Amino acid sequence: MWCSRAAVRQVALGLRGTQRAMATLPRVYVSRKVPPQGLDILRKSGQVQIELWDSDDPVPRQELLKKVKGCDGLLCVLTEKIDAELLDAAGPNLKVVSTMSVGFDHLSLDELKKREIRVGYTPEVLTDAVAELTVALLLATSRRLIEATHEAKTGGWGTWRTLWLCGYELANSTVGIFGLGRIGVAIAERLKPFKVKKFIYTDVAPRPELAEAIQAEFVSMDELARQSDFLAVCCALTPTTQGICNKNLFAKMKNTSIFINTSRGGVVNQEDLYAALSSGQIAGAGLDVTTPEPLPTNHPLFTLKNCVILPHIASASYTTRNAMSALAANNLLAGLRGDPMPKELQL
Ligand SMILES: O=C(O)[C@H](O)CO
Repeated sequence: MWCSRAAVRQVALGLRGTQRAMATLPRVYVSRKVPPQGLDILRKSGQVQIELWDSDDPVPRQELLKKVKGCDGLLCVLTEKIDAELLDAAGPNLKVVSTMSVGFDHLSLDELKKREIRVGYTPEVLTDAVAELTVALLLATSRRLIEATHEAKTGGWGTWRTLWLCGYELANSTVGIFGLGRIGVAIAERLKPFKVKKFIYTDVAPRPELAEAIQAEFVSMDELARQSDFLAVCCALTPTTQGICNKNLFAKMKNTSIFINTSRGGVVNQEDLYAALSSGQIAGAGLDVTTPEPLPTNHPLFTLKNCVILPHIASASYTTRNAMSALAANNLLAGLRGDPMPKELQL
């Protein structure tokens, strides 16, 4: 096709203009290949220049420190520590950190607050997926499903035996929730049809508006340990909850009780848990989270038949992970525009 010189010049000028406009857009670093919904939102917004760590594996720390330099926004996941070192490396342009997670124990909130950096996170969109997985883990642990499939596959299935692979049932049980929030309520709602007799919970203070929906009774931590047939940990990891599930708690639990953790590994003292499980002080544990992650394959907890360990998959459904990435992207864009974020953490 023939074009006049004038037309070519016009196109070139237009392109240069677009490049100049692009160069003035806020720069954001996305520290992981997040699910497509979130990336599409960022790309189609025309509001930001994106640099992406295009991998399923975490960005190496040194690379992250280099890449955040001068950025206006950062979209991260829970494996990145957002601390003073990182914020110093980013420098004064950084206005928004958006994490694709409901948990925020990887963020130094004091440092973010000091620098007036706004923080987005992703509550609510993962409640259903996490509650569903918690119920699955509870049943897998209490009814010994992993042991049972192993036996079936490896020749342990001799004949039908009266007490072989017996576990504990939810009917007529007391379920305790440690840390009652949206996820705890959603777990209880799903467990109710299993004919649970009673829900109890503990938290820093009673939460009547949430407890009412599931008719849960507020009790002390000691009572929670003593009464629960199933104890589900749903609290955030904070300096107060760090290591709170320890030998004192396990010693008060019944030897028929099942302990479930889908919050953060840091709330559990794993040595104490190992001792409680191996001595029969409690009947079983189902963990979706551990310290560290991944838990080394030679960790003693992996040797126990009464401990079911999952690799932090509570929110891992396609729908939920896409919704989390979309919310993280929208939080980031809103924060950069100076608008209210859909879900902002109050610092
Ligand atoms: O904090 C979170 O979002 C979960 O642990 C991972 O989905």
